[in-house]
Amino acid sequence: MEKRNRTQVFIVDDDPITLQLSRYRLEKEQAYEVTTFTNAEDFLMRLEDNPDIVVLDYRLPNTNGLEILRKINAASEHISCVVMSGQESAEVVVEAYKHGAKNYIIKGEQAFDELAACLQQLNTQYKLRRDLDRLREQVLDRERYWRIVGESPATLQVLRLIQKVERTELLVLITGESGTGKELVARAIHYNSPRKRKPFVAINVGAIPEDLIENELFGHEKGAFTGALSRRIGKFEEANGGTIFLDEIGEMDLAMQTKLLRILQERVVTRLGSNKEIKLDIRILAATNRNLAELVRQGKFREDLYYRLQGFLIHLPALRERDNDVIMLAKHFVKTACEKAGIPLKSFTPDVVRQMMQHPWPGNIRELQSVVERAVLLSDGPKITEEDLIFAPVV
Ligand SMILES: Nc1ncnc2c1ncn2[C@@H]1O[C@H](COP(=O)(O)OP(=O)(O)OP(=O)(O)O)[C@@H](O)[C@H]1O
Repeated sequence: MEKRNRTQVFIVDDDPITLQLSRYRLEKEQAYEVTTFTNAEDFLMRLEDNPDIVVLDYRLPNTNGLEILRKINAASEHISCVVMSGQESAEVVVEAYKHGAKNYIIKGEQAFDELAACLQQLNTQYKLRRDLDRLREQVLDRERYWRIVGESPATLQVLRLIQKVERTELLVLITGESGTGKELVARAIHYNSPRKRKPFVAINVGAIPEDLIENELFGHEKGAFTGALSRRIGKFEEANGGTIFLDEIGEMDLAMQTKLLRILQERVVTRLGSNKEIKLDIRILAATNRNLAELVRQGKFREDLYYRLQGFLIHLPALRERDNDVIMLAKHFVKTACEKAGIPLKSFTPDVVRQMMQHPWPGNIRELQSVVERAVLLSDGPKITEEDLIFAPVV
């Protein structure tokens, strides 16, 4: 059995024989990882290792069981304590239970078997709790991602990845063809993260001319260049405390990639015309529809930046790989288009549904959205028919 699967048990007793016998009895079960301590000081130093169970002698030099129970409770509510002692006064037993002891075992011939039975019971509870935690992690809280429409296995897998990474500070690289919802996913990560009340700043680095990009990202001081009439903060500073989303990162030129790498490593930014470094507390998300590995091979993308961006990958499947999501999304876009136009809800004829399922959707969800919006406008009656469905010629 692997160590991490075993229940961690700490035993504290000033009597080495009791420690040895307890350890011997418990290790027979192979379910426990046992650590022993002969004094309270050494034990308390290791309390932050978060054992699952502590077996405690009531009478210890310089302290007593109640004192230690208090300290354990203050450190964590998840540690179970079992008191094992020769002390038999009813008052002491009651006090121990009041301080959260799960059991009180009186030292004697039967004590080690009693201890084993008691721990077995606690261990079953732990296993159940661990299984429950694991299940909770796997269950998808679908409501939190209500903007992302779709129920196909491919979409649910993406949502599971978002759920795994949203609370971390990891750099996430979102890949996928154009129009697959990369920005939507970046927003879902930010708005479900602890940074949700801070800014989300999206910037399409591929759409900004090379000579303007530094100014756009880093900002400038007054007089930094001709025409810099006042100070302007850049996107990185604007996103400080929150999240920056660097879209089309594969389009960034090499000089800018070097600067970005420095920001990723040092978390500081300098405005143009200034030598003062500004500290950044920022989460970085990036996206691309290009094959970055191929760009590295062609010498167009820095290899070190490429590896830096591999922190956590989320690949968005093309719409044609999302089964029935096509129709779900189409209905969603019909509904929003009709609401926007203030007209009664329209629906598709069966032929339209068939055609939509057969179309390869090279422009993905963006293409579907515009085809549906146009069809809503073109259709005269309550039904959207084949004549209303106009696909853009495939490029
Ligand atoms: N699963 C989805 N549910 C609802 N709307 C979606 C979904 N995926 C994408 N969209 C919508 O489709 C459009 C395109 O999405 P988005 O801009 O996020 O794609 P992208 O992959 O970032 O595109 P590009 O590669 O061109 O930057 C947006 O209007 C977005 O709201």
